[in-house]
Amino acid sequence: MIIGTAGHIDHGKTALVGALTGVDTDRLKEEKARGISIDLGFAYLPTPAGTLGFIDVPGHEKFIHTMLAGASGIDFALLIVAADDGVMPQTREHLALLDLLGVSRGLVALTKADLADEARLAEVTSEIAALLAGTSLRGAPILPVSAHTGEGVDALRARLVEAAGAFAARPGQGRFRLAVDRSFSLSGAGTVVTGTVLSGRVRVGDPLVLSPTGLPARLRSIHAQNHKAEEGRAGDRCALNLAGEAISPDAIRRGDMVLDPTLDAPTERIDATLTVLASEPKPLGQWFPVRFHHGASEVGARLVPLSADSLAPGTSGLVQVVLERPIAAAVGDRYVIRDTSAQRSIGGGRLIDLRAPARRRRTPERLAQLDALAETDPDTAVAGLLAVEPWHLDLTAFARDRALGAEAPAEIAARRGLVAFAAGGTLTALSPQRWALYADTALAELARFHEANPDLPGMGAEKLRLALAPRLARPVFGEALRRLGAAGSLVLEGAWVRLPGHEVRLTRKDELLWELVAPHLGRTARFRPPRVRDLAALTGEAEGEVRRLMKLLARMGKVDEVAHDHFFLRPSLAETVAMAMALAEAAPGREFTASAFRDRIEAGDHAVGRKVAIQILEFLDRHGVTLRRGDLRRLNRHRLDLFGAMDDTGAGGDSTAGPAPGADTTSGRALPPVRYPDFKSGRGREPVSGGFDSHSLPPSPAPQRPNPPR
Ligand SMILES: Nc1nc2c(ncn2[C@@H]2O[C@H](COP(=O)(O)OP(=O)(O)OP(=O)(O)O)[C@@H](O)[C@H]2O)c(=O)[nH]1
Repeated sequence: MIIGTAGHIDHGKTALVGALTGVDTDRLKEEKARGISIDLGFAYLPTPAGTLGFIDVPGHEKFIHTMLAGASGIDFALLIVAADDGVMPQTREHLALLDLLGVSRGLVALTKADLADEARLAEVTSEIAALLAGTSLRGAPILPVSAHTGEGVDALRARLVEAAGAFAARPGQGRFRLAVDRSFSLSGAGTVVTGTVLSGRVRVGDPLVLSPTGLPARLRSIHAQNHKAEEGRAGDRCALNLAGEAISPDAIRRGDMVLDPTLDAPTERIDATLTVLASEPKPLGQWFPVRFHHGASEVGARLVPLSADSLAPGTSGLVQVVLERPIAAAVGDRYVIRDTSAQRSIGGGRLIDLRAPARRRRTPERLAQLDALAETDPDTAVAGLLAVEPWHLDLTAFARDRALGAEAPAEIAARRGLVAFAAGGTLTALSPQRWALYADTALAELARFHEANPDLPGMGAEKLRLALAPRLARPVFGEALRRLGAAGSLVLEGAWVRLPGHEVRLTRKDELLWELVAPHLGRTARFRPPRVRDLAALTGEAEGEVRRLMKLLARMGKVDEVAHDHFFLRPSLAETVAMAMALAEAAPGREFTASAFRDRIEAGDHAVGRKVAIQILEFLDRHGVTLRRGDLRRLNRHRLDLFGAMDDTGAGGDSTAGPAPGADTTSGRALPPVRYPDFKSGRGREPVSGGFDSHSLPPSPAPQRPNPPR
């Protein structure tokens, strides 16, 4: 248990710690010369209930910041009031600060009891009891002691040991944090920092980070409660011997934190609860300047009252704290604010959101979030946050900002039965109700899209993401789609999404146009079909319309754009592949020339011509069906089923990316990037142009394999 003194200057704090422990905590020459404490003093007292650690703070009004640095790491307050003086200004101020810091365990030592008679002792005792009444230390015992005569010291020590026995150590779970109150160099050891372990535990050899500076460090050795130790845990006062390239006493200052490296996420904009002391002369308005004390650090800041335009003395509310420089903090940490000239304490409270927004910080939605964030129990806070906008939560960041254990995100999700997605290094959660609504909306959105665009194979995943609320981050949305895909609710094709029942069909108008065009592509013209311009002339339709229709049919897998504006019916193309296979089968090295290919086609009485024959071959080359070496080509046996069994999983691609470069966009909408397995690397690659549609292919026209697979 860490005990911190508090009280007015010269009331006998240092003398009492000396009487209790035998240690003179005024180490500095100046402290000795002036007879006052300037810096924090430390003493340890081994007892049957464990070692008691004492932090002796200065009482002088000029050193309140030092008092705060000491008091932020204590479990138990020893408020000291001299019986002769009674309650004095820093008695009140220190007590108010202990109250703001949430220190609720403690007792009062009525010191210099040798200088007061019974009546005086009784008078001061009732004065103190009245003062305690409105604070977190209400009802604390008040014990008369004298450091000079030793009166009451044993009784006081016994009360402290008793309190330590009843004290439940801070929970050891959570990630490691230590607030640095001193850093110095020790000959033979190097850099040593001391402070109270706020959460978690640390072992020799552990990697650590100094925050907010971000300096990495390794832990060489530990002293806990003044003894060499292998481990330091929450509630211990530790001296850590740190090693690291950039680590030196000068690189670390009072107020820095030593952290588990995963916790290093400094912040300079924090939303917090704030209680304004009744002693404050005026309400706190917008952008009110203050000194912000947190842990052992002190930094300039501005306040933005959130729950109202200003906060009156003696009231509580929510504020945004905008800091002059980033600090390392955790949700739930206490803080105190003082005026800019360090004359008076103004108030204090609890940090509730370390990632506070600069804009829209006072909207009703934000205030609802803040209500949930103000909950101290993590599970309750998560449940509250998921019930308000934006309806989803990054549990990983949530747990980090509360210094919860690394397993906390998954555990919270499991305990609350949340729907959670691991993506982009974080676990994002929604309530089951919200997820059900989200999924329903996504499917309804797809149905609407298919209805409006029957000729499109699916909706762009990104477009769907943007149409839905909450707007999930891309990687999270990708996972959400995969989950819906796995459940069979929808089908994912690369960056495209459709309902399982959806089949591309032409609009009525296009069907009529196709009825006019189709006859010109088949039968004897099938290996040398008219180009778009000729089709337009033949049918009397506008060239642009015909081109649009042909591109659309290409996406549906009914035709293939073998060369620019030159579309073949899919079965015709399949026939040419069959011919090529027959040629290869007959050829000695299974290789054939372009002219042999042309002759093979023309043998069927189709005047195709060398140019078109080569265009067909080049088209097949591009899709990896044929492999060219000089004048010769052979067939790629891995690609012969291209017409029937293409990779439609989008493997190797980011399913939420936009349409692939080179994808056809003539229709004004992006095209599905059909991915063909790359026969060299086995990874997907983009088609060179137009090409096949992956899900609306007719049954495979691919001919027999020329060779049995090896
Ligand atoms: N008579 C009497 N004098 C005491 C007692 N305790 C402390 N003093 C005297 O009071 C003076 C101040 O004592 P400190 O212990 O330095 O007071 P402090 O509260 O630590 O002072 P700061 O840390 O500077 O705020 C010293 O001269 C002590 O000798 C006591 O029990 N009886």
